[in-house]
Parts: sequence; structure tokens; C-alpha cells
Amino acid sequence: MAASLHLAAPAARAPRPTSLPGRQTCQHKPRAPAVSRQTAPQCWSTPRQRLVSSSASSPPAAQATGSINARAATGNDAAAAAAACASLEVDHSSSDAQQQAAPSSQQDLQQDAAAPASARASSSSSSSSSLEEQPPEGGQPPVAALAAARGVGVTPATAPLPSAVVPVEAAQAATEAAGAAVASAGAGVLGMPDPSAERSTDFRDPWSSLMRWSRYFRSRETNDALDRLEKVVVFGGGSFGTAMAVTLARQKSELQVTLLLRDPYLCKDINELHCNTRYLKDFTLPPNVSATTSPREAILGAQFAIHAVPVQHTRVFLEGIKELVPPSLPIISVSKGIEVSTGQLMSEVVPSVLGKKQRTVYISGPSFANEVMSGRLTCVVAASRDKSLARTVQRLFASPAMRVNTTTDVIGVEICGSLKNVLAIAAGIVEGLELGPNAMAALVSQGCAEIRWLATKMGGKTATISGLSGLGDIMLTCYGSLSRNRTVGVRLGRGEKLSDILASSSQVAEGVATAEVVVNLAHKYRVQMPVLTAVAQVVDGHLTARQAVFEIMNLPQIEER
Ligand SMILES: NC(=O)C1=CN([C@@H]2O[C@H](COP(=O)(O)OP(=O)(O)OC[C@H]3O[C@@H](n4cnc5c(N)ncnc54)[C@H](O)[C@@H]3O)[C@@H](O)[C@H]2O)C=CC1
Ligand SMILES: O=C(CO)COP(=O)(O)O
Repeated sequence: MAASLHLAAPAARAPRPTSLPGRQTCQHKPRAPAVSRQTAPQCWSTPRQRLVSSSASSPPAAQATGSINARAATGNDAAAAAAACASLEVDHSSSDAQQQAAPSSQQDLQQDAAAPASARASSSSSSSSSLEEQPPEGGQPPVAALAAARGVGVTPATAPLPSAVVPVEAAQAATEAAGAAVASAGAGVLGMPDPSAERSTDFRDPWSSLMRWSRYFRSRETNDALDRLEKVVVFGGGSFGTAMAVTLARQKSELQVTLLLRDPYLCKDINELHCNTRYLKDFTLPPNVSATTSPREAILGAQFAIHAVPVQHTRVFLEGIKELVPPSLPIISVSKGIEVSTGQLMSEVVPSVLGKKQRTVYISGPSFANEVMSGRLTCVVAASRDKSLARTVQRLFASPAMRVNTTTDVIGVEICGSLKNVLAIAAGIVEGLELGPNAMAALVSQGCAEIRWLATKMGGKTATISGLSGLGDIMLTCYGSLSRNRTVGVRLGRGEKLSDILASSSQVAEGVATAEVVVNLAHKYRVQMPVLTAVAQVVDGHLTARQAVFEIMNLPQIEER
């Protein structure tokens, strides 16, 4: 995945803006009370410290991401990179020309990402940075290629990937030099033969073939999805609705992106100040993002709808606008959770209100709204039973800052996206109780296993669980201090009451409601889920956080499965 991040540069670089996208503070005071997102302490101290000490003290996931960009170790790119590495996904986005033009730093990539896609060479058709689920025949999966390149039997889970920010030639030279140094040290100390001469050519061949395959793949791609797009409506103008609106607005300056809101004051701020003063006050919105409180006005002429209303409010919200939603309007849902009253996933709630003919896609994966707004590298997955719709959505969002995998495993993606919020609360509890890194790693591993047990029983695929919407998002929300669910857990762990925690934030932490449903699902599918069901006990006040940990540690010792 690191390779794909590195290679995601556009073929011809657009002029750089003078600042990062939307990052300049809009400096407008909110009309409504400003949201104060709780900032929880970092699990592994500061990101910079993590970089320095990653090999010694970080969990395996953090180590996997460390080589990519430790600055973002709590961010979208690190989690996405590690998850993509684990799931052996394939990069289709590179060419040798692109490598030469590749930005030399993470900031360069962000700046490139700021330019509208329409301004980039050949729009997203030639700069598409999306992943497919499988390489075409003859294509070589990158991790296998890299393992072969190193001339050793590297397992996917441990295969080191080239740095996201180091030019390829420099990375190769450094790796060869390191290999030679190790080999000569071995020869000196152990009398081992020096294999460096043969390895230097071996190293380049698999990479070159990967690049050839990538060029070939992209040369066959056509993409007019973005060209044809004129208007998108976004249901819900909170953090993520706004972030997704801005992502699309940056793709094409002529595109009209309309947020459908309830709050007329926020609407006015967005239209007049170009700032979401309630949810993302530090960012300036592109001029082609507007807001309205009129569902009719918002939906009229829209070719896609992005649904970013919290799960527990989705049914009522959709009931209220369903007469205005034409069956031809595809819905891209980004909400992550399970409806408490019915136990339904979004992929059941949306059709149950709008009808089965409505085409739907579910986007999930490690993607903090703030990072998306900053144009920081983010990888998500678009899940739909309608493959062609998922592919279209992939093309709409793909940019040098965003990669979009596709999958048909809607259940797997949705279960992972919902349950990782509950696991993030548990991770926050461990943090709040200051139980330490060993406990945190054990908890997250156990949580992953529980999600796998349930998701597979419900029909999800194991590949999904180790992918972006599973492992990727679990890492982001369990270790990332921006997570609202994790923050709820931290405060519970410190002994605060849930009612006080919820009252102090105007943003949704979906895991609180989902925890309740998990208990029912565990019962229904006969899966034991000690960690995830314990969260419900703590949330409901039946157990204190400390008691829950004590009870889990005292469960009978078991065989790993
Ligand atoms: N914030 C993030 O980083 C990410 C959030 N998500 C998911 O996206 C969904 C939305 O999250 P955020 O935008 O972050 O939440 P938020 O709390 O920032 O905003 C929620 C939005 O929904 C609106 N809303 C709430 N109740 C409503 C109702 N009854 N009718 C109409 N609108 C209503 C609010 O006014 C607000 O605009 C959640 O399911 C979340 O899990 C997914 C990925 C990342
Ligand atoms: O889903 C998210 C990132 O992928 C956001 O997580 P939180 O809702 O915990 O902030």
C-alpha cells in the first residue's frame, strides 16, 4: 500500500495552491454553539515519538504503518496503508512517468490533492488512484513482487513496503546498500557469501513488471463518470457529510454540491461565509459547496445522494423526504452503525424506506473527517451488490488524495464499520484506565477476532475484515485520538458518566447505540463476544469499566481461534 500511496501522484502535476486545501482557518465564530471535540491522549505518546520508537514499542499495526508516515500514525493514511498491506490489495495507479513526477513529500501530495481533478491531466481517468479487488491475469500482486524483490520469503503480514515519500530510485539504492551492508557484515562475521551482486537486478525486475502492468491497466481505463456529473446532494451537513461534499467539490469546480441541513443558521454560514461553523470551523469550503434546508431544492437535479445522517435518525429522516427521492437517484451511504429499534444495517434500512429498486453503495474505511478535509491521504471501500455502481462511485471519488476499493461484500463492510465503533469505545476505556500498551494490543486483537466471528457468521468475507473497512478502520478509531467513539471510552474509563459525556458533545458517537445491538446479534448468531458485549454493560451502567476488565481477564483460559 505504501507503494500505492507513493505512486498516487498525477501524471502531470497541477499548479500547487499556496496553502493546503481548505486548511486556512475560516475564522468565523459559529452562530450555533461551537463543537468541542474531546481530544483524548494518544495511546503511544506523540506521533513523532512513535516514529522514533516504533520498532521497539509500537504494536504490530503501528510498526507496519511506521515506514509509510509516522506523522500520520493516528491518521487515515497510516491505518489505510497498513490495512491495504494486510489485505494484499493492488495498486493500479502508477507509471514510471508518474514516479518521476512524484511529489517528494507528504505535503506535496496534499497540495496536489487540493487541485480540482478536472484540472489534473486527463481528469481521473488517467490519474485514477483506485484499487481493484483482484489484479487482472498476469498482474503480480505488489506484496508478492516486493517479497520476491527482496529475495526472501516474506510473508504478507510482515512484508516491508517502500516508503510513501522516498523516490523509488533512492529507496532502491538505500535498500540495496542496506542489503549489501548486512550481507558483508554476515560475510565478515559468519563467513556467508555476498549475494548483493545478483540481488541488485533481481530487485528491479518485479517492480518494473508491476509498473508495466499498472501502465497497461490504466491505459485501458475510461472514465467519464466525473465528466457527466453536475450535481450531488448530501443528506446531513455534519463532519463527514461536509467532508464528503468537499471531496467531490474538489474533483470538479463546475460540480454543484448541495448540503441538505436542518439548521438555517448553519446554512447561512455555509452559503455566506463558506464555512461549516458548527462542525468544521477550521476549514474554508470550496465555492461550489452550498447548503439549503429545502429538501426539494436540494434533491432537484441531483445525480447522486450522499447519506451522512446518523444511523439512529436515518429512518425518520428518509421517511420525511422519500416522496422527493426519485428511484433513479443512487444513494451513497457513509453512516456506520446498526439501527437499535430493528437491528438492521444501513443496507436494510435504506431499501426498507426507499424501496428495493433504489441503487445503493456503502462507503466505509479509515477516514476521519478532519483528515479528509485537510486533503490527507485516505483510502476507503465502496461496497455494493451492484458492481457497476460501486465502480462509478470509485471513479467519482478517486484522486491523488483518495483511493477507493470496490467490493460486493456489503454485509462484511457494514458489520465492520458498525462494530469497530464499539471496539473503539473499548479501546478508549483501556486508555482511560491507563492499562498500558500490552492490554491495548490484546484488546484490539480480541475485538478483531470477535468482529470476524460475527461478520463471517452473518455472511461477511474474511478478506473484508482484514481490509480497509475492517482492520483499517479498527486501527484508526482504536488508536486515533480524533475518534469520537474512542473519546467516549476514554472518558468512561476515567470514571465519567455516559450522560455527561454525551451532553458535552454535539457530534454522534455511533458505537454507543450500536453496543446495545451487538448483544442481540451475539445472541442471535450464537457468538461469544466478551469485549464487545462488555462495552454494552459499561455503557448501560451495569458494570464499571474496571469491573468489566476484571471480568474479562478472569474468563476461562482458551485455545486461540
Ligand atoms: N466524522 C467522521 O470522521 C466519520 C463519520 N462517519 C459516519 O458518518 C455518519 C455521520 O457522522 P458525522 O457527520 O460525523 O456526524 P455529526 O454528528 O458530525 O453530524 C451529523 C449530522 O446529521 C444531522 N442529523 C442528526 N440528526 C438528524 C435528523 N434527525 N434528521 C436530519 N439530520 C440529522 C446533524 O444535523 C448533522 O448535520 C455517522 O454514521 C458516522 O459514523 C463515517 C466516517 C467518518
Ligand atoms: O468512522 C470514523 C473514521 O473512519 C470516525 O470515527 P468516530 O465516529 O469514532 O470519530
